[in-house]
Amino acid sequence: MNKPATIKQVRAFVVRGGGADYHDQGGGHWIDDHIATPMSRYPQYRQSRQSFGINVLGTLVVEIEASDGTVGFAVTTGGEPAAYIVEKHLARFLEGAPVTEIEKIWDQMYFSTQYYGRKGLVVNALSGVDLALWDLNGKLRNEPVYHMLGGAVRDELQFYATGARPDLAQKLGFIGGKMPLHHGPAEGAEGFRKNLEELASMRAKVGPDFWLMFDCWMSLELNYAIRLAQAAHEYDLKWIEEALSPDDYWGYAELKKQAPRGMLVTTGEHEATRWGFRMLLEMGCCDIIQPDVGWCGGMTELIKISALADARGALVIPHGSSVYSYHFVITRHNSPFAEFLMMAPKADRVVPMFNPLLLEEPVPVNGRLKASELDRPGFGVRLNPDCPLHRPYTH
Ligand SMILES: C[C@H](O)[C@H](O)CC(=O)C(=O)O
Ligand SMILES: [Mg+2]
Repeated sequence: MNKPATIKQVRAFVVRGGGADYHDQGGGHWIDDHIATPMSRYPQYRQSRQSFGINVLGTLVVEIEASDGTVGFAVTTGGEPAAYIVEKHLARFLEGAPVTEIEKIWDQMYFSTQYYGRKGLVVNALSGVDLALWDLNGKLRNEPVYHMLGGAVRDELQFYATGARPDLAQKLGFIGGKMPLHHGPAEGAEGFRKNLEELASMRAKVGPDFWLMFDCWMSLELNYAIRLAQAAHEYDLKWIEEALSPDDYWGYAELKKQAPRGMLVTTGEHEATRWGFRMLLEMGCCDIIQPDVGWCGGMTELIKISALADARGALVIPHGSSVYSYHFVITRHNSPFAEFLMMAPKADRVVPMFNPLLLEEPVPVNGRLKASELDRPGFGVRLNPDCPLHRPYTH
């Protein structure tokens, strides 16, 4: 038996402008146009999410080099502070270790940072390292990650689109469209009416069969969320997403009880680890969990989160995250479709989700992507040499 390669070096870089920090876009983009957020209660932060710093972190790129010179990499959100954590804290658990010790490395990264980590930035950094390790192992074995996860359970992925123009997403072949909610509770009855008018007008454009969803990005309080869900039922809203603060497990449990029959409650993109998702699942908070593999603890943790959900009959539809999700979704029965975030400024055409950072990033064609499109070693993408990487720390 050949001994596995060992890890020679871990490096962390930062890059600006799109990439994994998909909120880091230029002006005039639908993703920064008066979207309801928890900060919408302050009028000066209502029009633009960049105004309160949504894109302050930027993208983190983690590279892991093996003893034979093979390099695996992954991208996530976290920028310079995450780069610090990777270089100054996490790298020690990898360098010198066999590349195959994915579980042990995860455990050491998580428990060594637990006193200041558990969720958010630290788990983003850890997720980036974990994904880079899966990429490296795939490259060393000359296998796509989805083979290492057990293989495809279907021939192709099917996508819904997130963006401001579900009507155009329908024409592009997607199975549904998730719209940002534009007006939060601070905009009162008028805002509530405008939200419903947008839904009604979109329903009129797309007809009865196309899925329509609202992404509320943590902006509502329980009463508003229940009223919105009930009023939106008339327009056959398929699901209401991330209506409340990620910490309000009790509110989600109540929302799920009071949502109209047939309307799904979804959440979880800002939740992390098996312990966080266990709360959502055991408290009956939602029908679909939406872990982001770049934020929830990486692939190693997503496998565990998904198994918990499967045992409870819940679907796992990962949030965004491009190829890092695709390789997972294709391998799981309880992930029957995937999200595609429309990153074209007007949401009118398909561009790669992490544009311009990755080369060979596959995109849905007619709302679908063949499993064979993922048939390249690791996650099957390369860093675009035209995107300048900056390494702010070394160790
Ligand atoms: C559109 C949402 O506000 C957010 O930017 C993306 C998101 O939450 C999702 O794709 O889901
Ligand atoms: Mg969302």
